[in-house]
Amino acid sequence: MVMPKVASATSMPGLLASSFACTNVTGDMDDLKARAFASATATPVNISLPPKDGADGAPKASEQSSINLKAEAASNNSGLRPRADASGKYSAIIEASKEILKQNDRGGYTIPAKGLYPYQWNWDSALVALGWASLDETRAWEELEKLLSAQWNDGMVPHIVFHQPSPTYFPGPEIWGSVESPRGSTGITQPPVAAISVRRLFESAHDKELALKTATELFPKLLAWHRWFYKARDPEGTGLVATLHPWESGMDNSPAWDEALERVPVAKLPPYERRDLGHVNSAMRPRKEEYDRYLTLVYLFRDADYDLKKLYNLSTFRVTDLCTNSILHRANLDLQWLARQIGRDDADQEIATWIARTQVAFNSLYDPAAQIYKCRDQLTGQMIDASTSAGFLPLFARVADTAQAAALAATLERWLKKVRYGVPSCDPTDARFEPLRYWRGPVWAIVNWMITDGLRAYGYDALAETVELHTLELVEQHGIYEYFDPVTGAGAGGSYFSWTAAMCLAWILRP
Ligand SMILES: O=C(O)[C@@H](CO)O[C@H]1O[C@H](CO)[C@@H](O)[C@H](O)[C@@H]1O
Repeated sequence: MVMPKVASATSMPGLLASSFACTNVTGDMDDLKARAFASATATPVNISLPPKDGADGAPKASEQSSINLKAEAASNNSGLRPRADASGKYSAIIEASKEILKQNDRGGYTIPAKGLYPYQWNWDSALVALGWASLDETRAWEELEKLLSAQWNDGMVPHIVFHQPSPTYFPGPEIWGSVESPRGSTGITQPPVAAISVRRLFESAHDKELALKTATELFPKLLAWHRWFYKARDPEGTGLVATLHPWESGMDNSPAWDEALERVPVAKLPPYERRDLGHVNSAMRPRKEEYDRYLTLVYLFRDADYDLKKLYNLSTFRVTDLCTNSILHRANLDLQWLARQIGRDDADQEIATWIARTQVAFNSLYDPAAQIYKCRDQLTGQMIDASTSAGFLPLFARVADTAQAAALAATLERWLKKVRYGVPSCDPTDARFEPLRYWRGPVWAIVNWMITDGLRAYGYDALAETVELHTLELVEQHGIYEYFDPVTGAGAGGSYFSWTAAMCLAWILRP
């Protein structure tokens, strides 16, 4: 096996180098502390329901609508066919997942997790809608309507919508200083999952009238958002859009961003206090050096009034992200499908042009030697030397040809032999792999859901089944966490996590 080039402490100067380069192989102090923390906090074998009373901004038990979970698990009002639950094998997961969505419901939108993430996040909401579909179709549509109601005039749909104030998250509305959305929002976006969810809800809808009405209303907003991507992030018409902030990628501290982020010169920042570290062990979160740069970019964009042309030209971080581009391409396929269902033939041709261009452009991101797709740094023009779980997402996008798909399946099989649970977010043989640190190693249910969808589309059903069963086992054994250690299975990050719950429902109750 060819070892990828590693960002070692000696190849990166100064303090930053030592903080970006990790030493999971020997196990540094951070890593050991995090493992001890994870095993102390992991929920033991029986999956638990979230506590109903909550500090943390959670609604009081008395404010919750009365819930008869057993009855709901039995009468599935969306009509989705229970997949493997005839034996009741997954009834505890179903029950807990539904309860999590209800407890994280803030009225038309779902927060990802109490305390840690108290607002509406973009791709979280789009994926969570798929979970809501198994409880309440109307509520599933509302999730998407609420997200798209925050759309900016230029078409962008922001990465966070600040519906109500919260002291538990930083940086909040006062730092972003954007007034475009009625309730305030960030000034960047996230991977555009929404059109994919609209198609799925539309296809599985029982209430066809509601589905047609809502999809027809949402369609122009989705089209405007996709147009924004090409105007704002691909002004040269390459077929691949740029990502200007690691938060836009959704895979915030991916090793793929290390070198590009290291080149962002840190501004003189006002003093700040990270609230995430009050909720989660610091060894499971991005490092300070990364946060300083995240904030530097936020202030840079704010000072440019979030003007889309200025941002593209002045951002000191600009990459071609596989996750965003795979999701955008898949979303275009689904948007085109929707255009045909609702009689928007006028949009069909425009979307077809995007699809054709991207289909070809994706080949420039395939690394035949590594047998995986890679991101590109747009400021250096170089392919980024990091194999991450995003490298499998071209399967979800359907842009891989059959030989590329076979190579990806083989790569995935090699990765699975190195860890107990797949899919790790970074190649487990890479020295940058850290099994508990957020997007640098842990398993994420949402990524697994997209990878399994892609594997099945290319006929790798058995491999898809393995990844799906790994995820359900993780949840069953450890709880519905934000992410999981691929080596030990320990749950990490936030607990009672909405999109993990939603993916379980989407898998177990899939139509
Ligand atoms: O760490 C954070 O504060 C936020 C910033 O957007 O990102 C994480 O959390 C968000 C909420 O779950 C996700 O959408 C992102 O992909 C990421 O996992």
